[in-house]
Amino acid sequence: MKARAFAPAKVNLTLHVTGQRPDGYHLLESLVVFADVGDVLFAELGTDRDTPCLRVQGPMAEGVPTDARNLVLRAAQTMDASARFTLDKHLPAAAGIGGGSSDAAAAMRLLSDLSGARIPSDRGLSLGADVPVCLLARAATMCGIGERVTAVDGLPPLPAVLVNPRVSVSTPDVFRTLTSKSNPKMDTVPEGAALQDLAAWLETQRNDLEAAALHVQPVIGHVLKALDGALLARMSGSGATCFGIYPDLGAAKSAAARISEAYPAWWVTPTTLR
Ligand SMILES: C[C@@](CO)(OP(=O)(O)O)[C@H](O)COP(=O)(O)OP(=O)(O)OC[C@H]1O[C@@H](n2ccc(N)nc2=O)[C@H](O)[C@@H]1O
Ligand SMILES: Nc1ncnc2c1ncn2[C@@H]1O[C@H](COP(=O)(O)OP(=O)(O)O)[C@@H](O)[C@H]1O
Repeated sequence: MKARAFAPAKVNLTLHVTGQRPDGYHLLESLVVFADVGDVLFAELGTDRDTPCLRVQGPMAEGVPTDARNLVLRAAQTMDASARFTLDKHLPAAAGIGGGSSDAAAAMRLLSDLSGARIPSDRGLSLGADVPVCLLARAATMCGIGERVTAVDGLPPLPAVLVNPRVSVSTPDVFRTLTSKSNPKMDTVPEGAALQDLAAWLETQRNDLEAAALHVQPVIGHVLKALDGALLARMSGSGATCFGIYPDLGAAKSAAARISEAYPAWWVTPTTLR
């Protein structure tokens, strides 16, 4: 049997770092949404004795590991399940949009559907702090180090542009560069707010990793500048991908075309975030 799952890009609309645990992991408060662009994962069940295997193809396949380091295979391993996977990679890696985590979540869903294997009780947290929210794959707040995920209702669809300058950013490097580890909490999300009001609220919140990521990869400053004119422009996760929110999809598409023309080497995509 063969099956397919979509692994959408994750976007942190806010990302507040509010403390640090004794083991070094940072306490986060984040409002997370998902794009309609992402990777596509195919799985075909082998026999129980087959070792899981993976082929990675597509426009962003270069440099993505195909061995046991890949989060798809690590997800299969934690579920003690086997399949032949093909990953169609469309999201840039190490980009702050949770590509690997979303692929791991897609693998868990597929294995559960195809073979009845149980999704681990930690919802994939041991694979990565972003995996539990990617398993939900809808608007949510994420707290703790990523283990406390609560669905958020009543957000308007957000017309947006995602821009990545094609430099990878290591998440541990950004956390290591962070100077202020105990920042104010995220305010209560205004569920039911209209687009303009939500953008105005987001402007009062933060991504506390932005300054550290800018230090690691100064080009992020150019990306944010290129998104000038958006209702809100901000970095997602530990970067380098930034998003701009626009009043409608037409405006987002025009902005994407303009940025692509000015920076042909960058990854630029209009999308709707939900
Ligand atoms: C920063 C965020 C925000 O959503 O996104 P990305 O930039 O990765 O997309 C996530 O918390 C990242 O999640 P994920 O990429 O799954 O992280 P992990 O593999 O668990 O952790 C990579 C490394 O980041 C640091 N880390 C991660 C999460 C966290 N709450 N505190 C940390 O200090 C640790 O040094 C850890 O070893
Ligand atoms: N399926 C996958 N797709 C992309 N990268 C992966 C995958 N599995 C493991 N990796 C490794 O994880 C690292 C972080 O990738 P990714 O999850 O895309 O970043 P981020 O956490 O910044 O969103 C990559 O540099 C890559 O070596």
